[in-house]
Amino acid sequence: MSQNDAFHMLTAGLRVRRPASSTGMAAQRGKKSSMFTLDTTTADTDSSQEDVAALRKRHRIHVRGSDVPAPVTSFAQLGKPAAGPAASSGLLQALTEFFKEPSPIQMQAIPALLSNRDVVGVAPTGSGKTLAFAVPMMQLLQAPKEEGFRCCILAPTRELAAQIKRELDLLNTHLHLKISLLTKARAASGSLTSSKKHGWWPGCPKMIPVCPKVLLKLTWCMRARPDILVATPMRLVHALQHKLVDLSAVRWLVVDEADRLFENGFEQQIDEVIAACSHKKRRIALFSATMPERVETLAQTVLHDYVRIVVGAANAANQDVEQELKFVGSEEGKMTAIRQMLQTGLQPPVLIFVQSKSRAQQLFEELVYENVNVDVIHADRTQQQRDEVVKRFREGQVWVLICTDLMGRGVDFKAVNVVINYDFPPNATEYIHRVGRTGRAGHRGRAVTFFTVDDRPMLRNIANVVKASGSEVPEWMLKLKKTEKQRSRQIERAPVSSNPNVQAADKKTKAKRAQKASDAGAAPPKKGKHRSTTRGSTKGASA
Ligand SMILES: Nc1ncnc2c1ncn2[C@@H]1O[C@H](COP(=O)(O)OP(=O)(O)OP(=O)(O)O)[C@@H](O)[C@H]1O
Repeated sequence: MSQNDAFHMLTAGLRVRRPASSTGMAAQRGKKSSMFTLDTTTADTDSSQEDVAALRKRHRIHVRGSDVPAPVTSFAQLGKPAAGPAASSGLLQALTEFFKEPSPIQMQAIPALLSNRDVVGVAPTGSGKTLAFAVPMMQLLQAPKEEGFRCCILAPTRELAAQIKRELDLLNTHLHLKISLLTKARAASGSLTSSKKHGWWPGCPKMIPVCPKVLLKLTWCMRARPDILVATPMRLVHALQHKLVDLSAVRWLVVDEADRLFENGFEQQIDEVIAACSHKKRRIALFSATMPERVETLAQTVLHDYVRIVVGAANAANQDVEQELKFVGSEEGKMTAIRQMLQTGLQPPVLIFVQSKSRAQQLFEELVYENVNVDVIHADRTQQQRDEVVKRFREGQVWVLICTDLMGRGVDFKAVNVVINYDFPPNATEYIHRVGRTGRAGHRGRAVTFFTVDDRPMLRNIANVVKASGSEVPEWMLKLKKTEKQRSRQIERAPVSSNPNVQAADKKTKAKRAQKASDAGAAPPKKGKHRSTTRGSTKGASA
């Protein structure tokens, strides 16, 4: 199956095809149309409600809300702003260069956002939600303006924020909007007040020293007036509290992984950001692959007359991921199972999820000892280390990446072949996001989830998700007793008890080796023991 065909399946029936030469582009230049409207000269204007309904049905698009605009079936249908064709044609040029045709979430979310509506968009992992908000945002912004941030995009982790910025940069090739990524170095209150530290300000043309005089300098830099801000809530709130950022011009606030950001300790920060986006024409868009009812109910308090879009089944795992639940007996059994998988050949890149930072570090030490080409990422690693690890994994220099749920959401490593849940996911939502790191944009993927007797209370939940997405699970798992909500919450928070099979005597040696490997960019000594994931033994490892 070609990649395009697979993406077609993933995106619920959309046929991806190359645009017919330059037809759209050339034809659109010079045409006039009203500002921020869709050019619906094809199916949409003429089509009846039934045609629109049939189109949505074909692509498994479910909508709720008043006056929901019809889906677009091609990027060429994007409108041309009255102010001039430059922005629109520039965006189209970038789109058709890189993406060809919209996925179902893009088909429906783009016109909804372009008609200035609040939107809740729920679609499977890897189905192109970033573009679903990035395209209309850039279309609406048209060209750089000296007004300050007009669009603000929030993401839960720095890695995801950086990835969104990269995707925006791709679309921005011909638009020249000013896009800023707010990072720790730029916004942490500590670095802003300490004379010892240095930092960057987004949009600032040169490095500026961050010292007590920084406010003045930042004010000067703010004159660069970027159009789009991409940030994590924590950094942004710091910057807001230090009055380094002004969000009063923000018309569009996008919250990616919205369900994550509307709970788990982020609520207050989100509230502060929303309050700071005080423009009376402010619109809000929330996107995620999962949207539990309680979160949507909470989110409704900040939404106005919103359009709700769900592609496929809500809160479901990606059907392009072949999923397996593997009984490993006990904690010790996990290490044995990993060894077996390594010996029988695991095609890299592989992502391994564990429950905590300490577990990640311990497993890293174990696998370095096993001579696996492995690295680890978690919140205790420095920003620089995290960037470096992500870069090396993307480039295929690291074949196995151990991570915590830090990497569970949104991060797009295109060719991840296998996701291993070494530790059982805390709940079905995190399971869906974790396994969604594979099987993206038309690629097939595989996910193996280890479970022990201790994981039994949560097994039924996850087994249901696996079954609903088309993979097989034994009947007995589905018949397990339902775990009470309160008990589930307790289990979610409980740490996994023992270390990943680290023998006390070996501990020191393993830690030493791991440190060495880490210092050397995670390159363990060559032993060539395993077929696929050990350094020097797999040909043509891709990433
Ligand atoms: N229309 C398209 N055609 C082909 N590829 C696309 C299209 N839209 C997006 N992609 C690619 O699909 C991949 C997944 O997109 P994206 O990261 O936006 O997924 P997502 O739905 O946000 O996933 P998650 O829920 O995991 O965050 C990216 O590599 C992106 O470049």
